[in-house]
Amino acid sequence: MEASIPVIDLLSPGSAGAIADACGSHGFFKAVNHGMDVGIVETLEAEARSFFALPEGDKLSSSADLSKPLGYGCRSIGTNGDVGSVEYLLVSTVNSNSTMPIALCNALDEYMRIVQEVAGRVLVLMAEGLGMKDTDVFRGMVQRNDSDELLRVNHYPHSLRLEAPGSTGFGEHTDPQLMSLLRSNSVSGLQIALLDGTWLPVAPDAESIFINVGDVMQVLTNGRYRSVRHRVVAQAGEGVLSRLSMVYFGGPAPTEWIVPMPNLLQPQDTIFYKGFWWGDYKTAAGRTKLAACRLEPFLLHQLAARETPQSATVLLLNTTTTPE
Ligand SMILES: O=C(O)CCC(=O)C(=O)O
Ligand SMILES: [Fe+2]
Repeated sequence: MEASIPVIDLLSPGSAGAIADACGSHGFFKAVNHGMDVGIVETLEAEARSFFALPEGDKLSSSADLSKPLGYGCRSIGTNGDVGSVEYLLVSTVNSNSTMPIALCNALDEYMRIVQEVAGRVLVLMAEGLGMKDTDVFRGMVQRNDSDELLRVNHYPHSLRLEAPGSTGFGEHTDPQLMSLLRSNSVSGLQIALLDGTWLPVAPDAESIFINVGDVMQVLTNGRYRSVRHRVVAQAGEGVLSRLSMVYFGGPAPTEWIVPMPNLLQPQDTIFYKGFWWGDYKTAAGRTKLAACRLEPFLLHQLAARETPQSATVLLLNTTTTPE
């Protein structure tokens, strides 16, 4: 396999096919010509930086009205002992009623608005690339009134460095939703796992966005799109600017039944996953370690590697922790 990140021009005529290829081979790609407003992105970056510069107590108290797991967090990722040299702010769609600084709330809401638009376009292209008649099916799932869309701003300051260079910024994991859209500043650290298990560093590019396939998309497509394992390795050096990333997670409504989509299956196809409600999956995911292979309990067939789709092969290779 190509040991480089696929780059896709969202405005090119062949973008749907290229996206389908990238989602099958890497579960990840870089998108250019995405059309996101640079001013809105930079405003959120500046507001987030000011927020993260506040004393710890202020950060905690100004997001205390956002009930857990939303709000500000530091070092701990989830509730199961995972730690990283990261602090973050996790919010859902409308933040204007929060006690967070008003300029930050506005910046988050504005960013959410533009990121939803481009995520919607990418989800349509993901469906088109699979040859689906209803190209709105994935976008429809994440853009219902009760859908589970989240925004997470991650900051990796030197002051939180846990150990020497090479230490964990954000431990390896897959994102549970359909897809994630990531924008970072120009500081490196993100890595993705290839099918053979090797880690490929992703060169940062503040002008582009990066798309991750998540667990739900892997199930809906019966493994044709693979949920990519990724992590952030902390950077060395005091003089270096700290990494700041903003990640949009496109999740469905809690009541959405997630199962391989019948119109993507041929009669002779093996069905690899049994179904689950998104709400249950999300709750279960919250109870596992970050690196857990959360889809494993839903795998129907553990076939020989040769017969296994790429996604399931990776799943089996990467099963390091048993979900609770
Ligand atoms: O900060 C990054 O680059 C990645 C963060 C991430 O994977 C996440 O928030 O799920
Ligand atoms: Fe992630």
